[in-house]
Amino acid sequence: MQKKVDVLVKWLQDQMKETGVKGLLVGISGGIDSAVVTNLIKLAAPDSSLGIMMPCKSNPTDLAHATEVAEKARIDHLTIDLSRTHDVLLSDIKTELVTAGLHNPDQEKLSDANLRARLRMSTLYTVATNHQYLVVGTDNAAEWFTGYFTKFGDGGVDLAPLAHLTKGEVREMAKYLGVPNVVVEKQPSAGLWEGQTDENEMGTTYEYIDKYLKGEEIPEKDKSIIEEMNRKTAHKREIVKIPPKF
Ligand SMILES: Nc1ncnc2c1ncn2[C@@H]1O[C@H](COP(=O)(O)OP(=O)(O)OC[C@H]2O[C@@H]([n+]3cccc(C(=O)O)c3)[C@H](O)[C@@H]2O)[C@@H](O)[C@H]1O
Ligand SMILES: Nc1ncnc2c1ncn2[C@@H]1O[C@H](COP(=O)(O)OP(=O)(O)OP(=O)(O)O)[C@@H](O)[C@H]1O
Ligand SMILES: [Mg+2]
Repeated sequence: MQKKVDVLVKWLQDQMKETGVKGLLVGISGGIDSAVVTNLIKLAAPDSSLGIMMPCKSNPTDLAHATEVAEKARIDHLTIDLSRTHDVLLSDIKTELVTAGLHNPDQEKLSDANLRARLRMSTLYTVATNHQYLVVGTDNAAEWFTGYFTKFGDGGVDLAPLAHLTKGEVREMAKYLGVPNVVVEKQPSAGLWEGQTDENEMGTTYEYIDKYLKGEEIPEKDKSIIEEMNRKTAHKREIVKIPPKF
Protein backbone atom coordinates (compact mmCIF):
# COMPACT_ATOMS: atom_id res chain seq x y z
CA MET A 1 0.00 0.00 0.00
CA GLN A 2 2.88 2.37 0.75
CA LYS A 3 3.95 2.01 -2.91
CA LYS A 4 0.50 3.00 -4.16
CA VAL A 5 0.46 6.00 -1.82
CA ASP A 6 3.96 7.00 -3.01
CA VAL A 7 2.91 6.79 -6.67
CA LEU A 8 -0.11 9.03 -6.11
CA VAL A 9 1.75 11.54 -3.94
CA LYS A 10 4.54 11.79 -6.51
CA TRP A 11 1.96 12.19 -9.30
CA LEU A 12 0.28 15.03 -7.40
CA GLN A 13 3.65 16.71 -6.86
CA ASP A 14 4.49 16.31 -10.56
CA GLN A 15 1.19 17.96 -11.49
CA MET A 16 2.00 20.89 -9.22
CA LYS A 17 5.43 21.30 -10.79
CA GLU A 18 4.15 20.96 -14.35
CA THR A 19 1.36 23.48 -13.87
CA GLY A 20 3.32 25.84 -11.64
CA VAL A 21 0.53 26.12 -9.06
CA LYS A 22 1.20 26.80 -5.42
CA GLY A 23 -0.86 24.00 -3.88
CA LEU A 24 -3.86 21.67 -3.85
CA LEU A 25 -7.34 21.75 -2.37
CA VAL A 26 -10.27 19.35 -1.93
CA GLY A 27 -13.85 19.41 -0.66
CA ILE A 28 -14.08 17.30 2.50
CA SER A 29 -17.53 15.70 2.83
CA GLY A 30 -17.12 13.32 5.74
CA GLY A 31 -17.04 10.39 3.30
CA ILE A 32 -14.20 8.01 2.58
CA ASP A 33 -13.11 9.18 -0.90
CA SER A 34 -12.47 12.77 0.13
CA ALA A 35 -10.83 11.53 3.34
CA VAL A 36 -8.25 9.64 1.27
CA VAL A 37 -7.67 12.61 -1.04
CA THR A 38 -7.30 14.89 2.00
CA ASN A 39 -4.46 12.73 3.28
CA LEU A 40 -2.82 12.44 -0.15
CA ILE A 41 -2.76 16.19 -0.80
CA LYS A 42 -1.44 16.86 2.70
CA LEU A 43 1.41 14.40 1.99
CA ALA A 44 2.04 15.93 -1.45
CA ALA A 45 1.93 19.54 -0.30
CA PRO A 46 2.37 19.67 3.48
CA ASP A 47 2.41 23.49 3.65
CA SER A 48 0.12 24.32 0.75
CA SER A 49 -2.92 22.05 0.95
CA LEU A 50 -6.43 22.98 1.98
CA GLY A 51 -9.68 21.17 2.75
CA ILE A 52 -13.06 22.86 2.45
CA MET A 53 -16.23 21.65 4.15
CA MET A 54 -19.34 22.82 2.30
CA PRO A 55 -22.53 21.79 4.07
CA CYS A 56 -25.62 22.43 1.97
CA LYS A 57 -28.64 21.53 4.09
CA SER A 58 -26.52 18.50 4.97
CA ASN A 59 -26.68 16.11 7.88
CA PRO A 60 -24.57 17.76 10.69
CA THR A 61 -22.91 14.39 11.37
CA ASP A 62 -21.17 14.67 8.00
CA LEU A 63 -19.56 17.96 9.01
CA ALA A 64 -18.46 16.41 12.29
CA HIS A 65 -16.88 13.50 10.38
CA ALA A 66 -15.25 15.88 7.89
CA THR A 67 -13.76 17.88 10.76
CA GLU A 68 -12.39 14.68 12.31
CA VAL A 69 -10.78 13.77 8.98
CA ALA A 70 -9.20 17.21 8.57
CA GLU A 71 -7.92 17.38 12.13
CA LYS A 72 -6.44 13.89 12.01
CA ALA A 73 -4.71 14.69 8.70
CA ARG A 74 -3.55 18.03 10.18
CA ILE A 75 -4.63 19.83 7.05
CA ASP A 76 -5.66 23.51 6.98
CA HIS A 77 -9.43 23.70 6.56
CA LEU A 78 -12.37 26.04 6.43
CA THR A 79 -16.14 25.68 6.30
CA ILE A 80 -18.33 27.50 3.82
CA ASP A 81 -22.05 26.86 4.31
CA LEU A 82 -23.91 26.83 0.99
CA SER A 83 -27.45 26.30 2.32
CA ARG A 84 -28.54 29.94 1.98
CA THR A 85 -26.98 30.36 -1.48
CA HIS A 86 -28.64 27.17 -2.67
CA ASP A 87 -32.03 28.33 -1.36
CA VAL A 88 -31.78 31.69 -3.10
CA LEU A 89 -30.58 30.40 -6.46
CA LEU A 90 -32.95 27.42 -6.59
CA SER A 91 -35.99 29.48 -5.64
CA ASP A 92 -35.11 32.24 -8.17
CA ILE A 93 -34.81 29.61 -10.92
CA LYS A 94 -38.00 27.85 -9.85
CA THR A 95 -39.98 31.11 -9.71
CA GLU A 96 -39.05 31.92 -13.31
CA LEU A 97 -39.83 28.39 -14.50
CA VAL A 98 -43.20 28.31 -12.70
CA THR A 99 -44.14 31.76 -14.05
CA ALA A 100 -43.28 30.62 -17.57
CA GLY A 101 -45.28 27.41 -17.06
CA LEU A 102 -42.10 25.37 -17.64
CA HIS A 103 -41.45 23.87 -14.22
CA ASN A 104 -41.15 20.05 -14.18
CA PRO A 105 -41.74 18.77 -10.62
CA ASP A 106 -40.58 15.25 -11.58
CA GLN A 107 -37.04 16.58 -12.07
CA GLU A 108 -37.02 18.84 -9.01
CA LYS A 109 -35.17 16.52 -6.62
CA LEU A 110 -32.39 15.80 -9.12
CA SER A 111 -31.89 19.43 -10.15
CA ASP A 112 -31.82 20.47 -6.49
CA ALA A 113 -29.17 17.78 -5.84
CA ASN A 114 -27.01 18.60 -8.86
CA LEU A 115 -27.10 22.31 -7.99
CA ARG A 116 -25.56 21.45 -4.60
CA ALA A 117 -22.68 19.65 -6.35
CA ARG A 118 -22.20 22.54 -8.80
CA LEU A 119 -22.23 25.18 -6.05
CA ARG A 120 -19.49 23.17 -4.35
CA MET A 121 -17.50 23.14 -7.59
CA SER A 122 -17.89 26.92 -7.97
CA THR A 123 -16.80 27.44 -4.38
CA LEU A 124 -13.72 25.24 -4.80
CA TYR A 125 -12.68 27.09 -7.97
CA THR A 126 -13.21 30.47 -6.31
CA VAL A 127 -10.83 29.49 -3.53
CA ALA A 128 -8.48 27.80 -6.02
CA THR A 129 -8.19 31.06 -7.96
CA ASN A 130 -7.61 32.98 -4.74
CA HIS A 131 -4.85 30.61 -3.60
CA GLN A 132 -3.48 29.65 -7.06
CA TYR A 133 -4.15 26.01 -6.19
CA LEU A 134 -5.55 23.10 -8.26
CA VAL A 135 -8.90 21.48 -7.41
CA VAL A 136 -8.45 17.81 -6.61
CA GLY A 137 -11.40 15.47 -7.21
CA THR A 138 -12.32 12.28 -5.43
CA ASP A 139 -13.88 10.02 -8.08
CA ASN A 140 -12.78 6.41 -7.76
CA ALA A 141 -12.77 3.84 -10.60
CA ALA A 142 -16.29 2.63 -9.81
CA GLU A 143 -17.77 6.15 -9.89
CA TRP A 144 -15.77 7.12 -12.96
CA PHE A 145 -16.86 4.03 -14.93
CA THR A 146 -20.53 4.32 -14.00
CA GLY A 147 -20.58 8.12 -14.32
CA TYR A 148 -22.01 8.33 -10.82
CA PHE A 149 -21.17 11.99 -10.31
CA THR A 150 -22.58 15.36 -11.34
CA LYS A 151 -21.18 16.61 -14.62
CA PHE A 152 -19.27 19.85 -13.90
CA GLY A 153 -20.19 19.37 -10.23
CA ASP A 154 -18.08 16.93 -8.22
CA GLY A 155 -16.88 15.78 -11.68
CA GLY A 156 -15.59 19.29 -12.43
CA VAL A 157 -12.02 19.09 -11.14
CA ASP A 158 -8.42 19.48 -12.29
CA LEU A 159 -7.01 16.18 -11.03
CA ALA A 160 -8.61 12.84 -10.14
CA PRO A 161 -5.96 10.80 -8.31
CA LEU A 162 -8.29 7.93 -7.30
CA ALA A 163 -9.64 7.26 -10.80
CA HIS A 164 -7.86 3.87 -11.07
CA LEU A 165 -8.71 2.62 -7.57
CA THR A 166 -11.77 0.46 -6.93
CA LYS A 167 -13.94 1.39 -3.95
CA GLY A 168 -12.38 -1.57 -2.09
CA GLU A 169 -8.88 -0.25 -2.78
CA VAL A 170 -9.92 3.22 -1.61
CA ARG A 171 -11.15 1.61 1.63
CA GLU A 172 -7.82 -0.21 2.08
CA MET A 173 -5.91 2.99 1.43
CA ALA A 174 -8.12 4.87 3.89
CA LYS A 175 -7.34 2.36 6.66
CA TYR A 176 -3.63 2.53 5.82
CA LEU A 177 -3.64 6.34 5.93
CA GLY A 178 -5.35 6.36 9.33
CA VAL A 179 -8.71 7.74 8.25
CA PRO A 180 -11.06 7.63 11.30
CA ASN A 181 -12.90 4.27 11.52
CA VAL A 182 -16.31 5.90 11.61
CA VAL A 183 -15.62 7.27 8.12
CA VAL A 184 -14.11 4.05 6.78
CA GLU A 185 -17.15 2.09 7.89
CA LYS A 186 -19.99 4.40 6.90
CA GLN A 187 -22.29 3.77 3.92
CA PRO A 188 -21.19 5.67 0.80
CA SER A 189 -23.59 8.57 0.19
CA ALA A 190 -23.60 11.60 -2.07
CA GLY A 191 -25.53 13.30 0.77
CA LEU A 192 -27.62 15.16 -1.79
CA TRP A 193 -30.91 14.36 -0.10
CA GLU A 194 -31.98 12.89 3.23
CA GLY A 195 -31.29 9.15 3.43
CA GLN A 196 -29.58 8.92 0.00
CA THR A 197 -27.13 6.04 -0.37
CA ASP A 198 -25.11 5.38 -3.52
CA GLU A 199 -26.04 1.70 -3.67
CA ASN A 200 -29.78 2.30 -3.30
CA GLU A 201 -29.76 4.92 -6.02
CA MET A 202 -27.60 2.94 -8.45
CA GLY A 203 -29.48 -0.31 -7.91
CA THR A 204 -26.25 -2.27 -7.62
CA THR A 205 -23.37 -2.48 -5.14
CA TYR A 206 -19.77 -1.25 -5.09
CA GLU A 207 -18.76 -4.86 -4.49
CA TYR A 208 -20.26 -5.85 -7.84
CA ILE A 209 -18.90 -2.78 -9.64
CA ASP A 210 -15.41 -3.51 -8.27
CA LYS A 211 -15.70 -7.16 -9.34
CA TYR A 212 -16.91 -6.14 -12.79
CA LEU A 213 -13.93 -3.78 -13.16
CA LYS A 214 -11.56 -6.60 -12.17
CA GLY A 215 -13.12 -8.87 -14.83
CA GLU A 216 -14.80 -11.17 -12.27
CA GLU A 217 -18.24 -12.79 -12.66
CA ILE A 218 -21.27 -10.95 -11.27
CA PRO A 219 -25.03 -11.51 -11.66
CA GLU A 220 -26.39 -10.64 -15.12
CA LYS A 221 -28.81 -8.06 -13.66
CA ASP A 222 -25.98 -6.07 -12.04
CA LYS A 223 -23.80 -6.39 -15.13
CA SER A 224 -26.47 -4.83 -17.29
CA ILE A 225 -27.10 -1.97 -14.78
CA ILE A 226 -23.36 -1.19 -14.72
CA GLU A 227 -22.98 -1.33 -18.51
CA GLU A 228 -26.07 0.81 -19.02
CA MET A 229 -24.76 3.44 -16.58
CA ASN A 230 -21.42 3.43 -18.37
CA ARG A 231 -23.05 3.84 -21.78
CA LYS A 232 -25.43 6.61 -20.71
CA THR A 233 -22.69 8.66 -19.05
CA ALA A 234 -20.02 8.50 -21.79
CA HIS A 235 -20.58 12.23 -22.34
CA LYS A 236 -19.42 12.96 -18.78
CA ARG A 237 -15.98 11.47 -19.48
CA GLU A 238 -15.42 13.46 -22.66
CA ILE A 239 -14.58 17.08 -23.17
CA VAL A 240 -17.29 19.33 -24.55
CA LYS A 241 -18.66 18.25 -27.93
CA ILE A 242 -17.97 20.64 -30.79
CA PRO A 243 -19.35 20.46 -34.35
CA PRO A 244 -17.06 19.25 -37.14
CA LYS A 245 -15.00 21.99 -38.75
CA PHE A 246 -16.76 23.66 -41.68
N1 LIG B 1 -25.69 12.20 -24.44
C1 LIG B 1 -25.38 13.37 -23.87
N2 LIG B 1 -24.41 14.15 -24.41
C2 LIG B 1 -24.07 15.33 -23.81
N3 LIG B 1 -24.63 15.76 -22.66
C3 LIG B 1 -25.59 15.01 -22.10
C4 LIG B 1 -26.01 13.79 -22.68
N4 LIG B 1 -26.97 13.24 -21.90
C5 LIG B 1 -27.17 14.10 -20.87
N5 LIG B 1 -26.35 15.17 -20.98
C6 LIG B 1 -26.22 16.32 -20.05
O1 LIG B 1 -25.86 15.80 -18.79
C7 LIG B 1 -26.81 16.16 -17.81
C8 LIG B 1 -27.02 14.96 -16.88
O2 LIG B 1 -25.85 14.72 -16.13
P1 LIG B 1 -25.73 15.26 -14.65
O3 LIG B 1 -26.04 16.69 -14.61
O4 LIG B 1 -24.42 14.80 -14.11
O5 LIG B 1 -26.95 14.56 -13.89
P2 LIG B 1 -27.39 13.04 -13.65
O6 LIG B 1 -26.42 12.07 -14.21
O7 LIG B 1 -28.78 12.91 -14.07
O8 LIG B 1 -27.36 13.01 -12.08
C9 LIG B 1 -26.17 12.95 -11.33
C10 LIG B 1 -26.10 11.63 -10.59
O9 LIG B 1 -24.86 11.54 -9.91
C11 LIG B 1 -25.11 11.29 -8.55
N6 LIG B 1 -24.08 11.98 -7.76
C12 LIG B 1 -23.93 13.32 -7.90
C13 LIG B 1 -22.98 13.98 -7.15
C14 LIG B 1 -22.18 13.26 -6.25
C15 LIG B 1 -22.38 11.88 -6.18
C16 LIG B 1 -21.57 11.11 -5.19
O10 LIG B 1 -21.41 9.91 -5.30
O11 LIG B 1 -21.12 11.78 -4.27
C17 LIG B 1 -23.33 11.25 -6.94
C18 LIG B 1 -26.49 11.85 -8.26
O12 LIG B 1 -27.06 11.31 -7.11
C19 LIG B 1 -27.20 11.48 -9.55
O13 LIG B 1 -27.60 10.16 -9.56
C20 LIG B 1 -28.08 16.52 -18.59
O14 LIG B 1 -28.84 17.48 -17.88
C21 LIG B 1 -27.51 17.10 -19.87
O15 LIG B 1 -27.21 18.45 -19.70
N1 LIG C 1 -20.58 18.53 2.37
C1 LIG C 1 -19.53 18.54 1.56
N2 LIG C 1 -18.48 19.34 1.84
C2 LIG C 1 -17.40 19.36 1.06
N3 LIG C 1 -17.25 18.61 -0.04
C3 LIG C 1 -18.26 17.79 -0.37
C4 LIG C 1 -19.45 17.70 0.41
N4 LIG C 1 -20.25 16.79 -0.16
C5 LIG C 1 -19.60 16.33 -1.26
N5 LIG C 1 -18.40 16.92 -1.38
C6 LIG C 1 -17.37 16.68 -2.40
O1 LIG C 1 -17.95 15.87 -3.43
C7 LIG C 1 -17.22 14.64 -3.53
C8 LIG C 1 -18.11 13.54 -4.03
O2 LIG C 1 -18.84 12.98 -3.00
P1 LIG C 1 -18.82 11.41 -2.71
O3 LIG C 1 -19.96 11.14 -1.82
O4 LIG C 1 -18.70 10.65 -3.99
O5 LIG C 1 -17.44 11.17 -1.96
P2 LIG C 1 -17.19 10.91 -0.41
O6 LIG C 1 -18.30 11.53 0.38
O7 LIG C 1 -15.82 11.43 -0.13
O8 LIG C 1 -17.21 9.33 -0.27
P3 LIG C 1 -18.50 8.36 -0.30
O9 LIG C 1 -18.74 8.10 -1.78
O10 LIG C 1 -18.04 7.13 0.39
O11 LIG C 1 -19.65 9.04 0.35
C9 LIG C 1 -16.65 14.47 -2.14
O12 LIG C 1 -15.60 13.56 -2.13
C10 LIG C 1 -16.23 15.88 -1.79
O13 LIG C 1 -15.00 16.24 -2.41
MG1 LIG D 1 -20.21 11.04 0.23
